[in-house]
Amino acid sequence: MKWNRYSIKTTTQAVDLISSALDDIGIEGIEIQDNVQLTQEEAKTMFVDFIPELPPDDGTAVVNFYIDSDEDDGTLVKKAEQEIKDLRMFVDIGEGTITRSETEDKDWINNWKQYWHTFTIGNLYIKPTWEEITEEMKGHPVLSIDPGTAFGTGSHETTRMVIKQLEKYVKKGDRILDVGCGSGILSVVALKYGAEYALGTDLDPNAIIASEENSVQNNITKEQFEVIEGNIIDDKNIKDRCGYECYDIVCANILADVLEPLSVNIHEHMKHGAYFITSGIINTKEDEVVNAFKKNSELEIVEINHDGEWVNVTARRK
Ligand SMILES: C[S@@+](CC[C@H](N)C(=O)[O-])C[C@H]1O[C@@H](n2cnc3c(N)ncnc32)[C@H](O)[C@@H]1O
Repeated sequence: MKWNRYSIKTTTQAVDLISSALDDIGIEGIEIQDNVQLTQEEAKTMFVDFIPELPPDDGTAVVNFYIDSDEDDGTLVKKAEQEIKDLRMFVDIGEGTITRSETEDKDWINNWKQYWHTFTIGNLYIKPTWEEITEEMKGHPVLSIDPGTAFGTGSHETTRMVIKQLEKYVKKGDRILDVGCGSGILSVVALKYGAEYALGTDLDPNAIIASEENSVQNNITKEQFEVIEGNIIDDKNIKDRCGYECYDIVCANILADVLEPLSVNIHEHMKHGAYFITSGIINTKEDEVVNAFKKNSELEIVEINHDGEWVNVTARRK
């Protein structure tokens, strides 16, 4: 699908009013470019770990919106021009010009698939669902994964580090809690390594769909792998549904800012001696996470591993 991109040159002051006016005339999915720094609070709610250094904020901004080229007969752009004219009476719009450009004709949702192919971690083969099982895979555990729009092809350093820990710590018959399951890859791996049951949680509805589909792809039954949408950190109902003192392994490949609050009460769901395998920690936040884990007297850190700029911390419930 080809999209026409329209860019409105304006001021940071006018961005909210313009966005809301575009929404009112039926334009969805706008994009704002400015040099306003994210606050620490905003970064947390957006699951952003790095706050990039921006040039100084000069008060200007660009609001981009997109219209399907097949449906773009000029009506919406005319309406947008009128809205901008009207808004000038209330706020400094700046230039207020609208320029048009075309985006590439790409299947943005599926384009990445050409770069992702079967790979191995230890003796485990991880293959996209659309690739065939080959002779060399025979006799090895093989995972078929399609993450859809969720995170979790297995090729990211953070996921790979958890998979290596699962290979090491999963025992036959284990029960796994997979917090932030994404595509469900870690649960599927743990089940392949002999776990009896896995429960995944995620905030993203697409992760729930992807996990269920990947479960089917790998011949895993609904009794073996369940997924629930919600936040185990602060939702009592989700905590109750996960259950208490019943997991042999909890894995969580999530950003440091989520792992820190998670580490406060996660032991409640773990059996004594169970492992808490975490990843998704950027090296600049390693000390912060380690200190957070140390504050929980129920946990002791047993391993810290690094892959590139990413860190895995594995702890154990005493
Ligand atoms: C980096 S992805 C990991 C996906 C997969 N587990 C893997 O290792 O490849 C992190 C996932 O955590 C989810 N997430 C973030 N905060 C969460 C929370 N508080 N509870 C559950 N899931 C959360 C995100 O939606 C995302 O799917």
